[in-house]
Amino acid sequence: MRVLGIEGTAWCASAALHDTETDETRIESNPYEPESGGIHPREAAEHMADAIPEVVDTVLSDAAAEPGDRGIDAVAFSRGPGLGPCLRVVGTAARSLAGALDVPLVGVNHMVAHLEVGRHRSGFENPVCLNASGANAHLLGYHDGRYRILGETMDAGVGNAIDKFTRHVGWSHPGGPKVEAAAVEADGGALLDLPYVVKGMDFSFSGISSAANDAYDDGEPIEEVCFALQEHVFGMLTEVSERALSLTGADELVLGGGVGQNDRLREMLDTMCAARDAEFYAPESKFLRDNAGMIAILGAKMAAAGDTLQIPESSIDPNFRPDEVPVTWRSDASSVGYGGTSDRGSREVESGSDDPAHGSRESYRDRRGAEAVVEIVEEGRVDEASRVDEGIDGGVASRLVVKRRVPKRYRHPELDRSIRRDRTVSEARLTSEARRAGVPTPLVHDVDVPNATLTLQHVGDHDLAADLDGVSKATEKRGAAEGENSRRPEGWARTVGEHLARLHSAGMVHGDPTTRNVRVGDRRLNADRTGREGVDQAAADVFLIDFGLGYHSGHVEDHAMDLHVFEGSVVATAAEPEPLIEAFESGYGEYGNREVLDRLRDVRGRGRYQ
Ligand SMILES: C[C@@H](O)[C@H](NC(=O)OP(=O)(O)OC[C@H]1O[C@@H](n2cnc3c(N)ncnc32)[C@H](O)[C@@H]1O)C(=O)O
Ligand SMILES: [Fe+2]
Repeated sequence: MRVLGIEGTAWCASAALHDTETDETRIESNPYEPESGGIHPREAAEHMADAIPEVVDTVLSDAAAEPGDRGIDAVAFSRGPGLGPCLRVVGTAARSLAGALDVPLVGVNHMVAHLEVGRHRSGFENPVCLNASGANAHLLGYHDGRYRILGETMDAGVGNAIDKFTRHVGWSHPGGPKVEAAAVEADGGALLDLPYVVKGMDFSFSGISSAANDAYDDGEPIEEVCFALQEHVFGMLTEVSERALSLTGADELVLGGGVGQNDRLREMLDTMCAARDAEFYAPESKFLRDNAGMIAILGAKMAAAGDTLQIPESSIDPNFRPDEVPVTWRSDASSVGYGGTSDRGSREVESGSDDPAHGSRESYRDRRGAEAVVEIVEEGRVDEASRVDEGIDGGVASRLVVKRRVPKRYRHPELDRSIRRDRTVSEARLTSEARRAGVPTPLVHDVDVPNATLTLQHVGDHDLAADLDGVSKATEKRGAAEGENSRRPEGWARTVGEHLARLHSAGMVHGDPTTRNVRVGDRRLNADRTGREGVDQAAADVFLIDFGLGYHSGHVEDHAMDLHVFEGSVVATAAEPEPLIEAFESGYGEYGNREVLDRLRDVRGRGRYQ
C-alpha cells in the first residue's frame, strides 16, 4: 500500500509517501521560520497555504516519475492537535486530494503519530511512550483499545517551556537546539537550583521557565542556565518515564517528538532503561520532529484497518487528545496499566537467616520500584525503643518494610542527592503527621537520612491497582467465603476520597496518591485498630503510603491536583473507571472542601495545547 501523508499542525509544512511493501518513506518538508519571537498562528497558516501545495506536488511528481508507478491508495492528514488556522489549511488540502485521486481519507492524531513511528521502527510490542514535543509532553500506554495518558504536563509543552527561555534571552525560534549547544559549554561547576516539579506522573514546567529567566537576569552565565535547565527538565521527564515503566510493568520505552532530538534527554532515558533492564528506542531525528513521514506511516496502518473518514465527518480538532483515538490498527490484546503484574523489577528471595539477635527473618523480598528498593522483613518482635512513632501494642509479630531511595545515575549527582534527601525527610514527616490527622498510614520505625532509608511498618496485603486489575478477585471471594465484610473496589475508592479529604483538611498534600500507593486489606491490623483512635472498620483497611512527594499546603489548587492524580491512575487502569471515580469523589465530598471538587473540573478541562 502507498499512502500520502500531509502535516502542518504548527511550523512544518510537509508531505510524505510511505510504501508499506518496502517500508520506505519519502519526505518533503518546508519549515516556517518566524523572523522574531515564537510561532505566530496567522503567519504560520499563511506559510501552510503557500508551502503545502508545493511539498505535495513534489512528492506526487516524484512518485509518478518512478518506474511502474503504482499510484496512491489513501491520503492521511494531521487532524490535530495544533493551531486551528494551520490545521484548516491541511484539512482542506487533504480532502480535495482524496477526492481528486478518488481514494480514502484518513484523519491522524499528530501525537499518536509521534509515538507510533517509534513503535513501528523499534518493533516493540507494547511500550510506554514518552512524547517530548514542542506543544506537548506526556506518557502514554496502550490499554483496552486506547492510548491512556499515564502522565502529562500540567502547563506548557516541553519544547515551549525551553523556547520561552530562549525568547527571553533573544535567541531565534526554535530554541531547543541552541540550549543544547550552550549547555555543552557549561563549566560543570555547582548546579544552579531550579524548580523540579513532579506530581505523580504529571509534571509542571511553568515555574522552571520563569526561574531560568530570573537566573539569566541576575547575571548567571547563559551556559550554566542552559545546563541547569536541561538537567532539571529532562531529569523530570526521565523520572516520570521510569515511574510509568515501574507502575505498568512494561519493559520497553519509545521516545517521540521534536525535543527527542536532544542528546542529553536520550542519554538520560537510555541510562535509566539500562539500569532497570528495559529496552529503549528513539527513532532517528527525521522521525522525531514534525513532518509528514509519521503521518503517512500511521495513516497506512489506519487505512489497512479500514479506519477512514467520510468527508462530512472529517473536521479538524485543535485539541484532539491522544486518548480520544480508538486504536483500530492494533489487534493485540496486550495492555499496559497501573495494575501491571509482569513487574520485571521484582524478585523474591528466601533468605532463611534465623538470627534471634536480629529477629527471625522468615522471608526477604527485594522489590525495585521507580525510585526505591524495598525489602520486606518478618520480625519476631519489634523493639519498642527503636520506634520513632508510638501507637500500636508492642510484642506483636511484625512485618517491616525497609525502603531505600537508590541513587539515579541518569540524574546530575547534586540534584540526585538533594531529591533523595528531601523526599526521605518528607516521607517520614508526612507519614506520621497524616496518621495523627486520622489517616491510616504505616508507623515509621526508623529514618536514616544520609542513606535515604526508611524503616516502616508493613501495611495491607495488596495495593488498589492490583484490585482494579482483577488480580485480587480471588482475595475478595475468599473474604466473602469467610463471612468477612468483603468490600468492592468502589468501597476502597470511596475510602481513599475520605482519607484525602482528612489529609487536606489538616493542611497536607500527598503528592502521589496513585492506586499503587493505596494499600488495602489487612485483617490482623483491622482487629488491632478497630474501635481505637476513632478509626472504624471501613477506614482501617485502606492505608495511604509513599508520602515522598508530599508537602504542606492549604491551597485548593494543590488539593485538586491530588484528586486529579488519583483519578488519572484509576482511568489508566480500570476497565470501567466511572463508578470508582464517582465513589471517590463522594467520599471526598463527605469530609472535604467542595471548592476542591469544583477546581478539579477546571484542572481536568484545562487545555494544554496552547
Ligand atoms: C502539535 C504539534 O504542532 C507540536 N509539534 C511540535 O511542537 O513540533 P516538534 O517537531 O514535535 O517539536 C518542536 C520542538 O522541539 C524542540 N527541539 C528541536 N531540537 C531540539 C533539541 N536538540 N533539543 C531540545 N529541543 C529541541 C524545538 O525547540 C521545538 O520546541 C507537538 O507535537 O506538540
Ligand atoms: Fe509534533
